[in-house]
This record gives sequence, structure tokens and C-alpha cells, in this order.
Amino acid sequence: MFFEKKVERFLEELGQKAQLPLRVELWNGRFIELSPHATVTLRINDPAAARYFLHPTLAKLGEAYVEGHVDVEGPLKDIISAAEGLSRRTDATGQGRLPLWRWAHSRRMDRKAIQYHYDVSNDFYALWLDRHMVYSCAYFKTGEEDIHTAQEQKLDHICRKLRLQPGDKFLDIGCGWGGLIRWAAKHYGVDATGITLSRNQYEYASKRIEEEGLSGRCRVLLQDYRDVPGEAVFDKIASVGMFEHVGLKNLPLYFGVIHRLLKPGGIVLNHGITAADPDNRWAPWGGGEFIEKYVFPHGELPHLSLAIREMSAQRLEVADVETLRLHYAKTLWHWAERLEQNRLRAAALAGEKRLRIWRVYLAGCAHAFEQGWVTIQQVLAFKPARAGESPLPWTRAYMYAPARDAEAAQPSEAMRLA
Ligand SMILES: C[S@@+](CC[C@H](N)C(=O)[O-])C[C@H]1O[C@@H](n2cnc3c(N)ncnc32)[C@H](O)[C@@H]1O
Repeated sequence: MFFEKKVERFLEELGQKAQLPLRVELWNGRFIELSPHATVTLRINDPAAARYFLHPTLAKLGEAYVEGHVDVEGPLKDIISAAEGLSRRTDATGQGRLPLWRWAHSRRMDRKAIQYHYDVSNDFYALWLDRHMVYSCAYFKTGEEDIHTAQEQKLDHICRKLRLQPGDKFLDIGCGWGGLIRWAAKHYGVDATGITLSRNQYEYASKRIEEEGLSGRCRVLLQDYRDVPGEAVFDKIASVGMFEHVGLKNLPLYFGVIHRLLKPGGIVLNHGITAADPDNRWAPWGGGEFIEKYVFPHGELPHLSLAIREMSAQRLEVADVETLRLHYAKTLWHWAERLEQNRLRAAALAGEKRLRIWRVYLAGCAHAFEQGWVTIQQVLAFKPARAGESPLPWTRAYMYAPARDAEAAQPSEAMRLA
């Protein structure tokens, strides 16, 4: 009883101090209005759940919702802003924690983490991803495009940056449901191989490769990046939304594998989320803890400077960096809204708890990118062949060539000193 009163008082005080667009409905039917213009209703279902609100963080609030102790109604953006507002009351600075320990990232540990996130249900992912099932930041040219167009633009952007040519041996590390390998084989005439640790993705991608008549020049393997054999096998390598799973400890190993697999003069594009914090701190206000516990177990984000350092240490020469932070905020809002529109079906396919996790995660990450708590870059690099040569042209014009198939036929000249 004392506890319940304490929570009621805490929430009332909060209402006076913080202007949050929030109406709280308590387990006893009482309402506490935190603003005269509330757009979000938070229902606390039982007094025991009040413990989440004494020192709220994004992790605790997310957990209260995922475990069914609270329900929430209102526009997604307002819900996430209100959650941040509550967390700011607990900790004004919100500084994320330092990665004091580092996960071992053994093959077994990584496989289990990947299965947890990706082997949910292909139909569940199909409800809110685009028609190619691309599960990474899209590329917008106006910001008005739908998610299907923006993802196709992203696939082209990557293929052009890599200067894919007919006959190139192309590897996509962490290929997901195979969107990029199918696109590259179909439109750029490459021989494409994708690897993934998710059986669901492997089965889905294999089926679509066959259905689209790409067998023979496009394949997917169920394989860990550490186990791809050979040396100087590929002309071009992409890794898109995958290196977040590698772990800080294994970055030298990961970039070392890429260096081993690339032919001299070969090009790699590493597209991945990075920590905004230069010391690789987790996302603030408990956001990182929620992701670790419920979404991407053992994911770790390096700051861009560390990513570039580790690439360079493995003798990959960094040529170009593009930040896509707001592109990812927009992509995530698209996914979150599409999931909202399909909530009933999503719960039927993946279960109510998973739906709740994904609602928090998609809207929460959209907010995190919007606020600059995390960011994302495409880093283009190459394995130098000879001094005085680069496989890339003098200008960036090649990245924006108008027609993919025409460009593939007429590549621009690579840089070379006479
Ligand atoms: C966020 S998804 C991105 C998928 C795809 N690149 C896309 O853009 O749609 C991450 C991918 O990385 C793969 N992955 C993670 N760790 C891996 C590892 N150790 N070896 C191979 N693939 C891995 C997962 O299986 C998954 O396919």
C-alpha cells in the first residue's frame, strides 16, 4: 500500500515537473493527467508493475510493456517521446554505458543470437519489410518515396559504389533474405554468393533465386563469415547491416577475413550501424540495454573511428564514407508503421510478446537515429593492388550514373598515376 501511494505521488509530481503528453491509468481505475493535452494513455495493469516507474529508463519501460505489465495507446512518436521524457527524469545526462566487457562471439554464440532474431517467421518479416525483404537502411532521394522504391535505390547505390561489372565474383556477407545478391545478379550480371546464419533466410532466399531463374549465377550458403574458404576469391564484397553482430573483439578477425577473400584491387562496402559516442558507449537512457536483452543479443556498435581503424589495420584502404543516419530513421518509421497496420496478423504469426518487442524496437530505433544516439555509415574501401593505382575513378560521378545496366556496360576509368 505504501508502495502504491509512493508511485502515485511520484507520477503526480512528474506531471507537475515534466510536460509529457501522457495520461496514466492506474490499476485502481484512477487517472493521473501529466498534461492537459495528453495524446498517450499508459495503463499500469497491476501495482507490482509500479516498480518500473520509480526510476524509469527506456529499458525498464520497454520491459514493463513487453512483459504485459502495462499497455499503451497513442501515436508511436508520442509514445517514444513520452518514454524518453520519463527516463530523463531519472537521469538527466542519459549517458550510455561503456562496453566494459566484451562478448566472446564464438561461432556457437553468434549462431544462437542470429537464430533468436531472424528465425522468427518469414511471413512475419514480410508483413512490414519491402517486397525484396531488405532488412537494412534504405536510401531516399526525396524522402517521399515508399519503402519499396527506397530499398531498390539502396541496392543500386551499393552496386554502383562497388562498380559491379558483368562476370564479377561478388560476395554478400550476411545476405539476409537475398535481396542484394538477386538484384546484383539480375541487373549487374555478377556471379553472386550470399552467406547467412539464419536457416529461415537461407530457405527463403534459395527458393526465390530458383523462382527468379537465377540459379547458376546466384546462390546462398548457410555459413559463418569466418568459414568462407580461400584467398583472393572475390572481386567485390558487400556487408550490409551485418557487422553489428561481429562484436568489437572480433573486428580485426572480420576485416581480416574480408582482406583475405578480396582479390588485389577488389572493393568492399561495409554498411553498418555505429555508436554515436566516440568511446563506443551504448545508446543512452537504457536504450542499449533493451536492445541487448530483447532484440539483438550480443550486438555491439563501434564508433566510426574504431571501424575505420580496424579496417585500416587489416590493410583495407578506406576510400569513401557516407552517413545515412536520417535515412535509417525514415526506414525504421516506415517499418514501424507497416507493422502497426498489421498488428493482428503479426501477433498471430510471431506471438503477442514478440510483437510487443518489435513495436518497441522499431519505433525506439527510429527515435534513436532521429535523435543521433546512434548513426550509420557506408564505408567503401579496397585492397590495394599496386602503388599508384586505385580501382575507383577520380570523381564520385560513378555512384550516381543514371541507368544501372548502361553503367555496367561502360565503366568509368579507374584512377592511375602515369
Ligand atoms: C540485419 S540482417 C541484414 C541482411 C541483409 N544484408 C539486408 O540488408 O537485408 C544481418 C544479417 O547478417 C547475418 N549474420 C550475422 N552474423 C553472421 C555471421 N557470423 N556469419 C554470417 N552471417 C551473419 C544474419 O544471418 C543476417 O542475414
